[in-house]
Amino acid sequence: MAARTDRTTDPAIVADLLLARRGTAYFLRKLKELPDDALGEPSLLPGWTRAHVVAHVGYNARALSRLVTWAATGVETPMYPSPSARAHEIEFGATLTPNALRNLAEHSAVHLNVEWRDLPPDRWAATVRTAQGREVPAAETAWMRAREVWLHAVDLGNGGRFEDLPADFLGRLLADVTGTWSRRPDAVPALARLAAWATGRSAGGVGGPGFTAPRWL
Ligand SMILES: O=C(O)/C=C/C(=O)CC(=O)C(=O)O
Repeated sequence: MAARTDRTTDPAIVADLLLARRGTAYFLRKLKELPDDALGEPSLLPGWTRAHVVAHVGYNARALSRLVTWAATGVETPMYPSPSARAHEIEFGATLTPNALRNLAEHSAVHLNVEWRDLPPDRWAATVRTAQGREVPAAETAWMRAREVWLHAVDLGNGGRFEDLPADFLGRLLADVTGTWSRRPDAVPALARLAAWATGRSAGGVGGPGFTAPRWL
C-alpha cells in the first residue's frame, strides 16, 4: 500500500506545512523536557502557567482543524464559538493533569496534520475566517500554526530561544508584526524605533524603560 502523503503539491504550501511541522516538533520536544511538576509553574507569558500555554497550543490545533474542515466541506466551522469560550477553554485546559495535557498537545497536532494531508489541492484557496475576523485562504492555517508553535515553545520558558528559530520564520514573523503596526496609528512610534534600530541609526536599541511593544495580533 502506498504511503499517505499530502495531497497538495503547491510549493509555497508545502514549505509552510514543513515550517509548521518543524515548529510542532520543537514545541513537543520542549514540552517533553519539562517534568510534570513544572507544568504548573509560570510561563514567560504574564498570568499564564506553562499548563495554560500547552492547553492553548492544543486547542489552537483543534481550532485550525475546524478551519481546514470548513475549507474541505464549505460548511462554516469557526475556530471558537466566541472569544470568551476560547478563554474559558484555555482556563479549563490549564487544570488538566500533566498526562492529559501532553495527550492534548500531541493528539491535536496529529489530527491537524491529517486534516492538512487530506485537504484536496483545490480547497487550499477556499476562504475561511480566523478568530480575529480575518478572511484568509485555508493555506494560511499552516503559517498560523507555525507562528503558534514556534513562539509558544519559547514561552514555555525552559530554554527555547529566538536564536534557535529558523531565519525564514523570524523574517516572516517580523513582516507580520510590522505590517500590523503600520496599519495602526498608535503603533507608529514603535515602528519608527524599530526601523531606526534595524537600519543602524539607533545605538540605543528598540525598547527602553516604559516602552512596551504594542499588540500585533
Ligand atoms: O491569525 C489570526 O487571525 C488569528 C489567530 C488566532 O486566533 C490564534 C489564537 O490565538 C488561537 O487560536 O487561540
